[in-house]
Amino acid sequence: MTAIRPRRSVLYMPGSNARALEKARTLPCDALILDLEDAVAPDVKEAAREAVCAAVRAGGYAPREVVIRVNGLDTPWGEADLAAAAGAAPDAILIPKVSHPDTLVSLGARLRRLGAPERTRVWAMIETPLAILRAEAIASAAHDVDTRLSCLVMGTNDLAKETRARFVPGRAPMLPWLATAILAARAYGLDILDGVYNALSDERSFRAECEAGRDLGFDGKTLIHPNQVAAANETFAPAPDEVEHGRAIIAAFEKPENAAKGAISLDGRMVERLHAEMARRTVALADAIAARG
Ligand SMILES: CC(C)(COP(=O)(O)OP(=O)(O)OC[C@H]1O[C@@H](n2cnc3c(N)ncnc32)[C@H](O)[C@@H]1OP(=O)(O)O)[C@@H](O)C(=O)NCCC(=O)NCCSC(=O)C[C@H](O)C(=O)O
Ligand SMILES: [Mg+2]
Repeated sequence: MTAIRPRRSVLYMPGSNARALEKARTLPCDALILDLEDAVAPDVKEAAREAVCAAVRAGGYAPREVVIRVNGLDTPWGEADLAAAAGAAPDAILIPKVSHPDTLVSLGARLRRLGAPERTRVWAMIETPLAILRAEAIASAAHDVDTRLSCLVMGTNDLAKETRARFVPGRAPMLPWLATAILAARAYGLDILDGVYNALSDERSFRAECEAGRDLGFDGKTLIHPNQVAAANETFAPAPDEVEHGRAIIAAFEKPENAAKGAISLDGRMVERLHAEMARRTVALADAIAARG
């Protein structure tokens, strides 16, 4: 199994907000998205680019992953953002409004030419109607190693804008799109993150949306405020009883008497080797979270 990176809580912050860039070094989130796109007004795009790249170069964010969201590559700022972000060498560069796999083709080679180290990955926002309709084709870009694609990120605000779907409790209008994107991500071995929840002070409904996202299969949730980090960390971490049960499944299949068995009975339930595989992932994720301290 490849090493698991917890991505329970992935916090956006405007690249133009110096206080947020500083505060991020102390927040208990798994990853940060330093935004140059929609959270930054046109007049301050260049200043935000400089501030974000300087902050990434200065460091101090580990163990959090650091991601720079550039402006769309077809906007007046996109190419300069990409060049500057590549030079700053974040963990990933997030491309907004990807509607076609062609946007990602050869991105790896371009990043290499721009000086980005191999470890700098590409994340893609799924936030347009065309992205949902082409989710499988976009995710399949991960098969072309030169795209460096490793994670999809739902952009539910843009999806609401483009489709006129409403945000309602339970998100019924969006569920088919969320599920489609999750299937596409999993089919090509990608991580996938749920969209943001805009009502900053509604902790109860935020937690309910985290739980629903986790149950759908998301790896974590994108966030807009530090007060959302704790609930996301809790919800997307395996529960202690899940980890304990996972360890019991692994141990049961390691017993000599079960060596030749594909299915066994454990605590009154049928357990197959696929459950042992799932359990190994759960335990590895719990261990990776514990290692963060
Ligand atoms: C929403 C906010 C504008 C609210 O800001 P503010 O009123 O300043 O909040 P607080 O006074 O409660 O802040 C308390 C302290 O926390 C710091 N803070 C606030 N937000 C962040 C943050 N995101 N990251 C880091 N630190 C943050 C404040 O500086 C205060 O610190 P201190 O001075 O020490 O007390 C604001 O939260 C905000 O800007 N949020 C992020 C907005 C954003 O990035 N939006 C773009 C992404 S959402 C999106 O569009 C996804 C996708 O594309 C889609 O289409 O769906
Ligand atoms: Mg968006």
